[in-house]
Formats: sequence, structure tokens, C-alpha cells
Amino acid sequence: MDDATESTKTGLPERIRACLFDLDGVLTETAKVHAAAWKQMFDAYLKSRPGPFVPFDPVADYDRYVDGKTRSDGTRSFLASRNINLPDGSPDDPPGTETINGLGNAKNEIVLKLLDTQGVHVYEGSVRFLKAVRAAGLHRAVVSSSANCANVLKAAGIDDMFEVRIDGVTIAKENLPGKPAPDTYLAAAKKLGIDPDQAAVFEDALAGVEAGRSGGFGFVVGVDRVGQADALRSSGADTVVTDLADLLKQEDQA
Ligand SMILES: O=P(O)(O)OC[C@H]1O[C@@H](O)[C@H](O)[C@@H](O)[C@@H]1O
Repeated sequence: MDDATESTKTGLPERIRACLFDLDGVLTETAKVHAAAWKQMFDAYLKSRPGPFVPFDPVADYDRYVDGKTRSDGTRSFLASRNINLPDGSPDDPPGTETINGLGNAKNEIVLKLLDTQGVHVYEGSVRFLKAVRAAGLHRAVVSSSANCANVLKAAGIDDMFEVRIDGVTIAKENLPGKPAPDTYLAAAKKLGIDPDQAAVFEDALAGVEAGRSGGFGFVVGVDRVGQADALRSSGADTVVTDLADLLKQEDQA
């Protein structure tokens, strides 16, 4: 924690009245599952194209182009990095159709299978932190680009911990710009009736931390699961932890 941060029972600055949590990689261990599904889909697609095969890197490519973004933004962004431009197609394009939606649907088939076979695992430190902020009377929202957010929260057994959920389904329905735009976080703060400078954002994705910074949120916590603390800081995190429960430690030590 930064020395300048006034400590409360939760390790957050005193002005904070709400916590806005990303899902995949912050609350649940599902960022890894998404990264594996993206790799399987993109590698199959890249192999089908003429020219040398350069595989999708599940760390570097995932963090830079895909993590935190909606399914279609992530697909578009990685393909653009390889100078591949595909039409959007339609949301119900069958998996494998050579469109942004077709490739995204293929990835979703894989992710659903993986979630089904592996189950959804929560980060225990995140659950402890969630319980601590609830006990401290802070509002809680989940803000995820994933259209599978509701099911993942349910499978993780933490769906009753949040007053507000903004997710990939909301983004499509309300036509919100996805992360790195701040709109999804701003929508959550608005629904909670809290000003952005009274809300803290918790994010493992560079795109999400950027959204927290550009939205004028009161505190941005970078959650480093893959050794990218410096990148999280330079994208706008006020502090970086490897486990949300680390925020509670300074209270224990006080
Ligand atoms: O394909 P879904 O479940 O709608 O998820 C979209 C994105 O949701 C984000 O939360 C993940 O960080 C991305 O990896 C994922 O691709």
C-alpha cells in the first residue's frame, strides 16, 4: 500500500464507499480458462491460413490484446495485431465461420466445455476481502466484460455478494463501450448511486485498470496474477497486490 493511503479496516482510502470488482482473474481463477480457450481457437484458425504459423501467446498476446475486453473486441484486437481484418458477421454465426462473431462463438464453445470439466475456482483471498468490505458496509458490484459472468458467479457460489452486476450481456443490451472505456464501471457506480471518486476498482487486466483510471475512480487496485505489476502501475493502478487479502494485512499489522 502507498504510505499516503489512509487506512480503514479494509485497507482502502476512507472516502471509498463502494468496491467495483472485475470477475475473471480477480474473483475467480477463470482468466486462465479464457486464455487457454483463446489459444485453442486462435491457433486452429491461424493454422488454417496460408503462410507461416505463429501461435497465439497465452500470456503476452492475451494480456495485451484480449484480457478484460469483450469477446468481439478481443477477437478483433488480436487479429488486427496480425494484420487480419474480418467482417463482424452476425451474432449467431456458427462457430468456425470466418467472421469476428464466428471465431468468438468457437472460443465460447471451448470456454464453456473447459468450465464444465474443470469447474470454477474462487480466489480464497478475494472471498475474504469481499466479506470484509461487506462487513465494513461498503457497496459491491461486479463489472465484467464476460457474457458468462452470471453463470460463473453462480458456479463459484458468490452470486449473492453483489448488489449490482454489469457484464457482457449488459454491454450488448445497453450498447455500452467495453473496457478500456470506463463506461461499464461508470454504469455500476451510477446504479449504486455512488460518485466515481468514492468507488474503488479492482482489476487484473491492463484494459480494466485503464478504464478505472480514465473513469476518475477514487482508487484503482491492480491485481497481479501473472507478474505484470509494472504494466498495471503504468496503466493506472494506484497500488498493486498479488492477493486481495493483502489489503487486509496492514490492518492486522496495525
Ligand atoms: O467470452 P466471454 O465469456 O463473454 O468473455 C469475454 C472476456 O471477458 C473478460 O472478463 C476476460 O478477461 C476475457 O478473457 C474474456 O474473453
